[in-house]
Amino acid sequence: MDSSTPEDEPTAFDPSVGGSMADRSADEAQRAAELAAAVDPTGLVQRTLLDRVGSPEALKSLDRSELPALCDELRSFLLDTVQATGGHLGSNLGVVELTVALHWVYDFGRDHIVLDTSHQSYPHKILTGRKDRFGSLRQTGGLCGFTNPHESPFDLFHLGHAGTSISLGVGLAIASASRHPDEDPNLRPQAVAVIGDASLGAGVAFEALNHAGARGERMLVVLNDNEWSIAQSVGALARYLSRIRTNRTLMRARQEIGNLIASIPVIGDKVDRTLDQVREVLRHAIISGHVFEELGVRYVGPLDGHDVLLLVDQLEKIRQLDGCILLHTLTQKGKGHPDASEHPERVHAAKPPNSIVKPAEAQARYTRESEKVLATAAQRCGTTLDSGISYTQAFGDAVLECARGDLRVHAITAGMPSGTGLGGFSKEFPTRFHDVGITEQHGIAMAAGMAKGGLRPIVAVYSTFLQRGYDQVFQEVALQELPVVFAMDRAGLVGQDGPTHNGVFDIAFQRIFPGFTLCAPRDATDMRRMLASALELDGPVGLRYPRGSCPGHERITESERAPMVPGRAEVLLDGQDVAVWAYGALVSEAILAAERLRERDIHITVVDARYAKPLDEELLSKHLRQHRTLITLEEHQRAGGFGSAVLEAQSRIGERACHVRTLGVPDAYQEHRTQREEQLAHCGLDAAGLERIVSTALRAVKRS
Ligand SMILES: Cc1ncc(C[n+]2csc(CCOP(=O)(O)OP(=O)(O)O)c2C)c(N)n1
Ligand SMILES: CC(=O)[C@@H](O)[C@H](O)COP(=O)(O)O
Ligand SMILES: [Mg+2]
Repeated sequence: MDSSTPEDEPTAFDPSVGGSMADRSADEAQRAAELAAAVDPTGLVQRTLLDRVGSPEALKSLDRSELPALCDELRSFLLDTVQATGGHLGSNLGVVELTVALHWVYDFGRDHIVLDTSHQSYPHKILTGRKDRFGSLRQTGGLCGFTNPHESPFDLFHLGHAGTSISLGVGLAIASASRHPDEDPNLRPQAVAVIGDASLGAGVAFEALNHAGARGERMLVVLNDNEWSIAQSVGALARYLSRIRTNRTLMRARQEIGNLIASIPVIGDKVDRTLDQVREVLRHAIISGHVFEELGVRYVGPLDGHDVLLLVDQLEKIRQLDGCILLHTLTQKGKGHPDASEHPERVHAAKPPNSIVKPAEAQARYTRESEKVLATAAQRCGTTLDSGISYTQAFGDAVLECARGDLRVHAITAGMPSGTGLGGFSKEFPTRFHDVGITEQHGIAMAAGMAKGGLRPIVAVYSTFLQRGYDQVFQEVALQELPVVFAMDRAGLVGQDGPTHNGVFDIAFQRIFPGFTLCAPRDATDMRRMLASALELDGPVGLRYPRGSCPGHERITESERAPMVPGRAEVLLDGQDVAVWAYGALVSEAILAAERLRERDIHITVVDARYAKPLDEELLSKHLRQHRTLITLEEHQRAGGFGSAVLEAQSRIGERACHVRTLGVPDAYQEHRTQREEQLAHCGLDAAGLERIVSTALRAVKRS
């Protein structure tokens, strides 16, 4: 039988699910409704104003004096719900007043709001009719943790990567001017971008300001400055904003003069033109230091971002102004949470308590895997399938070990020191640790410079955010054949964050560069060996591992394992019926499937492929000869991934009698689900899915 392409693969998942909220099954909708109802089962919490505000129109029907009380209710609602569901609590607690004020002054049925990254969109969701579903936030079938047009017309974009809101806003402003050429500019739909202090440091945000300032299109950029990224904001921009904040006297003077300036009409008769000149002179005398002003973006602020009435007041004035305005608001990340002052990083994202979010489906899956099956599988294959340390921690430990033995090893993160497991490294090697802020492009190009200079840089980055620096991966690193290691965390499905954060494209986009080595460890021991071996290579390396735990209690000792050599796979089980070549963390699922199949007297070969590039073509060729079916398994988009590499190799090698089936993420964006394991099961990438495919393949072989 000829090799199949990924497209004609029989699928164990439901291909209709993947992008649209409308496509959800009735079961999922039911679960979401139950979760939503679980938020306040007693119905005791009285939030009389919030209960009345089911839409932006309803908000506008409140009396202005009621807005502070509404904000209090909104904040207490967030504290109750998000601590139960998990989610970006700190960022949202900080933008309560800002969001209420924006919805009060603007009409986002007509005006356009873009929330940068959109992890701070919860108050916006609540004010736009989604309060009653809030208990389902980030759960399977429930509300998305980011803005999502499938969810509401008030969400213009599905975003999760930082820094692009101003560009999107400029585009919307251009569209508005172009589509309403004869309308009074005050009445045209207006664009508002809300961006955090750390996201403003992203290169793309500066590109947008550069353009917006020159064009002078009417739009508002709200800078929500809480001094924190996930960790503390870093860089010269953070220092600059801090100087503005701390110089309170100058701040007050600037604010008063700024108000005065804003109250002067801009264009008009002779008197107004004179005032215009006065205004410009004052502006330059008082606030000429502002980077934004120099770029042609009018700066207003800084304002207390928790004074909702002040914000409303200022926004009403700003709405009448021409040009690109930047409103600088000062807020506290996590405001209202007891940890906000001491530990803002802890409040960035609340972890859901297991009891509430463990979905029935995932629980069922875990109870199905009896301890006995796990233990015997483990014995045979040298590893147990219970949870060990996270892959992130395994990387954090491995990088420390490598750095202790080699002074040339430096670690780079783009604003994610703890998420990428570099906490220990930053403490032990502060001078060899570089948090460049949310600037992946810069971080990667800088790594290229460091490698050229004789260092061994490791860029620790979430797979999805590496995409931001793709051209630097190509030109500055790959084309120069430089030894930069990309340690790609969250490479695979990520559960609650969903499509913006699923890291399922990296094999495809790195595999095509000549000279790249691609590898994925199956467990913590191989993480250590693989990283050490990657640092020995002369070219770029992409090392990928998912959000999740390594298998616990490894039983194959290091000395018993096959050497870690690029292009060498490791055979874990020998069988005759079907060969499974698994890549990275999914090796565990292949082992578990093998064990279950063995109980049915079906014996499969399991290979830990280790390297997607170079592939072990010698072993592959042998297995293609020896098996009727060879299945590849990876936590990556099926198109272009490890399986595609195997198919391409088969077309070079020949051995076409073997039917190659590629299992990976189907050609659809995978929605958020409560657990990564649910997403794996949905895509047919768990042991049960593999077992099904093996059985189908064997039936097909028998028929042929
Ligand atoms: C391109 C990119 N890199 C990294 C991240 C991870 N990330 C998400 S939120 C965040 C911090 C954002 O800080 P800020 O913009 O100040 O917003 P805040 O959470 O403080 O409101 C980071 C680094 C991302 N979303 N996008
Ligand atoms: C908004 C954002 O990009 C991060 O906060 C992300 O949600 C972190 O997810 P992890 O929990 O996988 O670190
Ligand atoms: Mg911030």
